[in-house]
Amino acid sequence: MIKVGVLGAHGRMGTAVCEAVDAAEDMELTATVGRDEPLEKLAGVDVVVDFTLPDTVMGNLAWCVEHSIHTVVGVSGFDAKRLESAREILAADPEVGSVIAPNFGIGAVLMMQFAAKAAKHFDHAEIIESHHPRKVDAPSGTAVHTARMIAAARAEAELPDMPDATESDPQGARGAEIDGVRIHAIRSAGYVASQEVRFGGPGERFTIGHDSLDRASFMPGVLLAVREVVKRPGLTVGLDDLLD
Ligand SMILES: NC(=O)C1=CN([C@@H]2O[C@H](COP(=O)(O)OP(=O)(O)OC[C@H]3O[C@@H](n4cnc5c(N)ncnc54)[C@H](OP(=O)(O)O)[C@@H]3O)[C@@H](O)[C@H]2O)C=CC1
Ligand SMILES: O=C(O)C1=N[C@H](C(=O)O)C[C@H](O)C1
Repeated sequence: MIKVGVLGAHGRMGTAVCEAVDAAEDMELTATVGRDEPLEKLAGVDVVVDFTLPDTVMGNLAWCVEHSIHTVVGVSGFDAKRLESAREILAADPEVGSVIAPNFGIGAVLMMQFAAKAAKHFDHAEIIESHHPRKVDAPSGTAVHTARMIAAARAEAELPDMPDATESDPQGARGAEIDGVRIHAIRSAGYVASQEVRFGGPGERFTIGHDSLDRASFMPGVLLAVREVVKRPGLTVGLDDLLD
């Protein structure tokens, strides 16, 4: 049995993770921690699943590594700098593992992989992400990760910058730009998490899309990461290696 602790246990994702861990035959939900509760409640667990918020996640990770506890982290906002800090924190105990994934939905992981595969074949690629209106960060971690994957694929294929004649955009209508890839964020009732990647080339459009309609969509990925992280010391970013 893998002893699991959940951080952010009373949030939208934390609640779903507690139910999924409880239902898994090879896991035991040993500790749940909400805001203002002591991390010491997690002492003795094998794996901590963290679905708190970006301002607390690095402190949580440091505490877990200090106590030789593996982590599965779903909190968004892990840019390159944060990932480097996470690597430094993990270096303190080479036997401890952490899986940090921008999206635990299996379909979302595939959507990102397919987008990276398509990227080198089209002149243009733009991302539209849509989320529930209680999401606190924009653009989503998934969209940022996808933009980076697309940019890396374009660079490898030696594609030039995307043609765009825009000269004036005082209101930011062309969206955020990550590594040269535009992201447009929608916040609306009716969504959990959706993303479309739209590609354009001479005479054609190509769209790849994924919709999480319920937080249940993230649970198989979270449980997979809990099972795998105990065998993978150091930092694993994304679910790609675990699915392979
Ligand atoms: N990787 C993935 O697949 C997914 C990632 N996410 C990400 O996960 C994060 C959480 O999302 P979501 O569940 O929707 O957000 P919620 O706001 O519903 O949940 C966050 C929870 O963490 C609690 N919390 C805040 N600080 C602490 C702390 N120091 N210790 C313990 N608990 C704390 C909050 O308490 P309080 O309510 O009192 O503030 C809240 O209950 C976000 O960053 C989101 O982007 C979401 C879905 C999927
Ligand atoms: O806040 C959310 O809900 C989600 N956050 C993650 C992100 O920022 O990409 C994953 C998913 O999109 C849901």
